Amino acid sequence: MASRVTFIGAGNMAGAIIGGMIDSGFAPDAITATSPSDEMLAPLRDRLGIRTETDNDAAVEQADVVVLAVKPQIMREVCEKMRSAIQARRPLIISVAAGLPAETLEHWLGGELAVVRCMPNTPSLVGAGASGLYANTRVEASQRELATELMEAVGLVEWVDDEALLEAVTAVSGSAPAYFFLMFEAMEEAGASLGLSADTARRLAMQTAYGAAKMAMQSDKTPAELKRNVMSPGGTTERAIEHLEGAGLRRIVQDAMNACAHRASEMADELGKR
Ligand SMILES: NC(=O)C1=CN([C@@H]2O[C@H](COP(=O)(O)OP(=O)(O)OC[C@H]3O[C@@H](n4cnc5c(N)ncnc54)[C@H](O)[C@@H]3O)[C@@H](O)[C@H]2O)C=CC1
Ligand SMILES: O=C(O)[C@@H]1CCC=N1
Repeated sequence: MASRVTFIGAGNMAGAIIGGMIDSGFAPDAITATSPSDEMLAPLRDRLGIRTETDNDAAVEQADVVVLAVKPQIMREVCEKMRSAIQARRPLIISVAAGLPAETLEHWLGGELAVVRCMPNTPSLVGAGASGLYANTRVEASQRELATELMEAVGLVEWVDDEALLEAVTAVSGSAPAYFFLMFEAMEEAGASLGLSADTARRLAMQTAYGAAKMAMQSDKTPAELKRNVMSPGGTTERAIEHLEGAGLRRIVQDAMNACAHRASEMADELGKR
């Protein structure tokens, strides 16, 4: 892709997407990342060979795509400061910020801009991300393709037609790596209490999660069928699953995901006021 992509912000999420893009063949010198100090930028520059800049305005001057990857709480200030530079260039805007509506971002940046809102996740770093995307009405077909190409470089892309559905995407994939990391922590602790070394328990748990995900993705069976195939009647798995179901795992997951989606909507109310 010949497009020049500038990331405003060089933290966890920008670093994950940039790392995945480069692994999948994007030219490092077509990518620029910004941060107010060089401290965050030096590792990206040294490790990945991308361009870096501490001045956001200078970084958008040549950009075809500007990815907004700062914390939602400072987005307004960052956007309003960049307004003139963005209006002079009118690049495609892709925001990865949780909660902030496309219309609000467009307004903060001076209006009349093509905005794609994207909810990615950090496994983008290893090319196994899962992103939900929404486009405002100004986004042209070619820009939609560009956003798809960029995010497909780091994993799965699903478009939604209703912006509010990005809250559900946040619950299902944006925040969800953390649910699985919590599960790994719990399995490591439990494995260690059963006598394994913590390292062995961690490696076995992670490989099992990887294998289960890979198998479920390649199989034409449902997760429920695959689960039944592991559960011998009267056997060990049945005992564990009875315990998880009995303790209300489904309700816990539903409540956690409701809370996540609700927080995304609260953030839009708190931060998205124009
Ligand atoms: N971490 C995650 O798993 C996910 C994060 N997101 C979204 O990604 C965005 C960034 O989150 P993280 O990367 O986790 O945060 P982070 O704190 O790791 O990174 C934020 C970056 O913004 C930079 N920054 C601060 N002020 C700036 C300015 N004025 N100009 C340019 N850069 C500036 C900081 O130096 C830092 O590099 C947030 O809006 C978040 O909602 C979305 C999906 C997943
Ligand atoms: O926790 C957060 O707010 C961000 C958005 C999704 C994942 N991390």
